[in-house]
Amino acid sequence: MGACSSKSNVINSRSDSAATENPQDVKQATARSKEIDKQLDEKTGKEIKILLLGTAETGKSTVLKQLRIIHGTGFTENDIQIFRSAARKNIYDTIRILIDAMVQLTIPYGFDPKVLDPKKFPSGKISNGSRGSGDDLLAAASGIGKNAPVALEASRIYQTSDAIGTDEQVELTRSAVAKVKSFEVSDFKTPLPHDLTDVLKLLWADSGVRYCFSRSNEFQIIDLSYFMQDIDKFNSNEYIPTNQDILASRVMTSGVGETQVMIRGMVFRVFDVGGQRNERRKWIHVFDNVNAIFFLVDLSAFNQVTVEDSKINRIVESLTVFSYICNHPGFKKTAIVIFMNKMDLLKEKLDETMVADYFPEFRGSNDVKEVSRFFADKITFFNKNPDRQLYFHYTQANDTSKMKVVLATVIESILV
Ligand SMILES: Nc1nc2c(ncn2[C@@H]2O[C@H](COP(=O)(O)OP(=O)(O)OP(=O)(O)O)[C@@H](O)[C@H]2O)c(=O)[nH]1
Ligand SMILES: [Mg+2]
Repeated sequence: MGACSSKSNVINSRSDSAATENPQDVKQATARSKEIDKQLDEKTGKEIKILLLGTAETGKSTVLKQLRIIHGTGFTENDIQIFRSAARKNIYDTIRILIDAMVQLTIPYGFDPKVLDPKKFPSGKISNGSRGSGDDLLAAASGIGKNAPVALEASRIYQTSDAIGTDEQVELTRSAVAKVKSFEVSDFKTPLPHDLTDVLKLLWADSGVRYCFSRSNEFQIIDLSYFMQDIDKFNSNEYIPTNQDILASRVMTSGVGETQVMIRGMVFRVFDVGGQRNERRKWIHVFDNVNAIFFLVDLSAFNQVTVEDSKINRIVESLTVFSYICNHPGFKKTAIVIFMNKMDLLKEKLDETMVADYFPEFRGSNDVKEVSRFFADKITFFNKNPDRQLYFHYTQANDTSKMKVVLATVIESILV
């Protein structure tokens, strides 16, 4: 069993807050836990085996967290501690990655697209054809990437200096970067020291760093701005993660973990796996007697490349893995439910980024409906089994109320 196994370790069955030390809640949860164990042990109900599959960072573990929240098994004290540390690590890693990306993308600290003179940039190269504000420039930069005029301007300045501003600002920024780099944090169980969080905050507030973050599809970073907005709160000793925090946090899965939940008197054995390439060879160990596969695709990743190979588009990688799973002889009778995930991020991205720039064969309008249909058609194309029906759901895995509806429908379709 993995770290997230819920058997015997239920702390809380409420869905609004994961962490509680309230004795009454603990008592109720323990009673419920015992009840689940009893049912598991007696094996009274039918067992349903589910695999959460998909490439890295598509949201598999997030769906598992929702199953635990919605079906009342909650999180153990140990889990809460893991997620508390995860929030701190997410904050620290975000800045570490951005420091490297500033060099990689040649962006000087203090660089601010908003103060650039729009006259310097030909109107045709700025998004929507407008010559207007810094926001347009920022949008253009994030949309067009390293060849955008703003990006070229940043690089030109970078050739002279890696930081701009007054002498005092430059000095402050450089020493902040040096501080973060010199700080080797290996244990996030205790709060990060104040002198470190002060510089993390300073760097997150830097206009050059934020501009770098807006070009996040050009390097490998997960959007954890949720935690960056209130570093002091998430770092404090008193901080207890809520369910929302737990859903937002990122802990990469390694290996295969099993979690059991009771749904409608039946035991659901849910297996969560790591999605990175080197993790996938472990999947085979859980391929026997699978009732349903929840296959996760991150639709917002259409303009990103994989962590493992910077030449491979993330959705193309998803299609390759899907093709293998869908046509695997062991899964002939297995129901396959596709979670077209991160619809919220997809919607945001489509305002600035053209899908046709990454998938030239896409001729539709650049909106959520046509784009998701385009990718659903691609997925369907890889199903070579005429008897197989694919079930598509368009999801935002970190939203509990939306996932309640989706999971109810999915479970219904599995049980009939
Ligand atoms: N905005 C948004 N974020 C999401 C959504 N689903 C998941 N995330 C976030 O995406 C990140 C990665 O999600 P995980 O559930 O860890 O991904 P995974 O598929 O388990 O990744 P591996 O364990 O590496 O295979 C986390 O920070 C989640 O909070 C979504 O629908 N919208
Ligand atoms: Mg995971």
